[in-house]
Amino acid sequence: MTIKDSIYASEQQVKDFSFDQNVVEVFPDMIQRSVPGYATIVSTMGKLAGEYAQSNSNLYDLGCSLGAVTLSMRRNIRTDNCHIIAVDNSQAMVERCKVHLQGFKSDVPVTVTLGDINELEIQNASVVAMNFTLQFIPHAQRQAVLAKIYANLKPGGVLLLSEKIKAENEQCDNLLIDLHHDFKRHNGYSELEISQKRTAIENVMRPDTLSAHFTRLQDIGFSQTQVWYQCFNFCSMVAIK
Ligand SMILES: Nc1ncnc2c1ncn2[C@@H]1O[C@H](C[S@+](CC[C@H]([NH3+])C(=O)[O-])CC(=O)[O-])[C@@H](O)[C@H]1O
Ligand SMILES: O=C(O)C(=O)Cc1ccccc1
Repeated sequence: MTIKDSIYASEQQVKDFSFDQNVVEVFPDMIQRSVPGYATIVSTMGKLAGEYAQSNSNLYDLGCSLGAVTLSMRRNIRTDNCHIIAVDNSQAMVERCKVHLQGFKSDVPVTVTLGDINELEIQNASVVAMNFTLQFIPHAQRQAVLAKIYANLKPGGVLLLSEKIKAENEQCDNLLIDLHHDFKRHNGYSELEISQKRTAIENVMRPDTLSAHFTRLQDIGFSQTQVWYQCFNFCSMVAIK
């Protein structure tokens, strides 16, 4: 049973957004009603993981929340001896993720770990998924996180990166923001909910432009970078080593 997200329904002194127990309880509903194309993105990331998973390698789901991408990758793996490592720095998320994954059977081993991506050791990776996670990592640390991923990806390995993006200029950015807010309205969020959530995330979730993403990925050394999904200011990319 999914519980409806009503976290910002009543007028409140808005605090910085955090992935606490209250968010965990409503997260499937929140993300589904807030991110255009979320279900398509998750299922396609699983398909891509199936294409790029190499035998005897690790697949990472960084910022796994309740494990949606882990489950989708696991459903699509056809190669031998793959191990999925799902990581999140929210204890509430990790605990619920473990319970959630127990509800599904598979031969592919999964380790769910509480930890900060900044400190995580990445080893022998063929696929690294970051589905709307990099945007929560402070700007100053993004280059180092992505360089660490690149360094520990096998040749031919991929980074699957989804992000909320900022448009290249203010006029276009406002256009994308308006379209996204319309999407949220259409999904039942009130003006108060939209505005209070916007305030809650503005100090903790900082989007980059698509050109900033591509420049950084190319500077790090990724040989191919490609957008495969965009709706409004939500975008999914693949970067190949
Ligand atoms: N430094 C960090 N280290 C580890 N985890 C982090 C860090 N910073 C944030 N997180 C975690 O990244 C996740 C981002 S949500 C991902 C959705 C999921 N991928 C999904 O496909 O359902 C995106 C969203 O809600 O917009 C949260 O669970 C944070 O605790
Ligand atoms: O809700 C929003 O406005 C978003 O940008 C997406 C989102 C989804 C879940 C947690 C934080 C942000």
